Amino acid sequence: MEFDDVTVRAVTADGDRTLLAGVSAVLTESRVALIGPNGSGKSTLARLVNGLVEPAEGRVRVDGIDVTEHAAQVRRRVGFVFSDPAAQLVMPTAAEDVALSLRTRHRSSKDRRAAALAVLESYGLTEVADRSVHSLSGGQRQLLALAGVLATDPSVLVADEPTTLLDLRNSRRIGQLLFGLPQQLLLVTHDLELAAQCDRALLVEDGRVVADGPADSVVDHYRALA
Ligand SMILES: Nc1ncnc2c1ncn2[C@@H]1O[C@H](COP(=O)(O)OP(=O)(O)OP(=O)(O)O)[C@@H](O)[C@H]1O
Repeated sequence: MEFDDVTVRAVTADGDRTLLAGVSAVLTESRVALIGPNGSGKSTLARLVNGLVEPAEGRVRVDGIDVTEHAAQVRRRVGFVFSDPAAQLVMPTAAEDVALSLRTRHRSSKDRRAAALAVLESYGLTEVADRSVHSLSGGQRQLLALAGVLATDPSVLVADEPTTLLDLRNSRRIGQLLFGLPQQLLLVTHDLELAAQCDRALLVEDGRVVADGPADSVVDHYRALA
């Protein structure tokens, strides 16, 4: 992932507002955390990676591919999970939701269902396959959202506060799962313990990256500021 002098602006009732100003970073580490105060621009930075937010200036690349010029190509490579899985669980049942993610890989609905059930089994979700997504617990829903995204085999996973709504046990479980993945992980989090386990962290404040380096030292720096 590469951010090259990226500025993001939004039009508001009070005029243009700069959400990110001149952010540059080449992220090659396997686990990268984005930390910083509420409203500092972490989600905006994360959302640039799959084109949910577009730069006003500068360039964003994933695997060397420009996100603005080749949006569809980049989106296929980037999986995205949010703190509230309800935002991405769109089908009535767990199995149907995963099957939807697999629609381009398996043409027949029978094959899709079989593949979806295999995915659910690998995440320990077999029991809930035919249950309404609304009846699942928060932890199960987040696991399902993650399973659906990972079923598409992205090369990069962007997770925006994926553990915020979870209890300690589920938050640890999702954390362990994220850290065990082969994909490069860009993790937006207020959980500084989780952030400190990353290889690198960027501290975002007021739309700028104000510290960047080994995660444990950036986290210590941020803690010292509080
Ligand atoms: N489309 C938009 N239009 C106007 N302002 C926006 C827009 N998107 C984000 N913002 C503002 O930009 C700032 C940065 O938002 P962002 O969601 O990136 O912060 P964050 O660091 O992820 O915050 P949090 O930790 O609270 O989730 C906030 O003040 C937010 O209100």
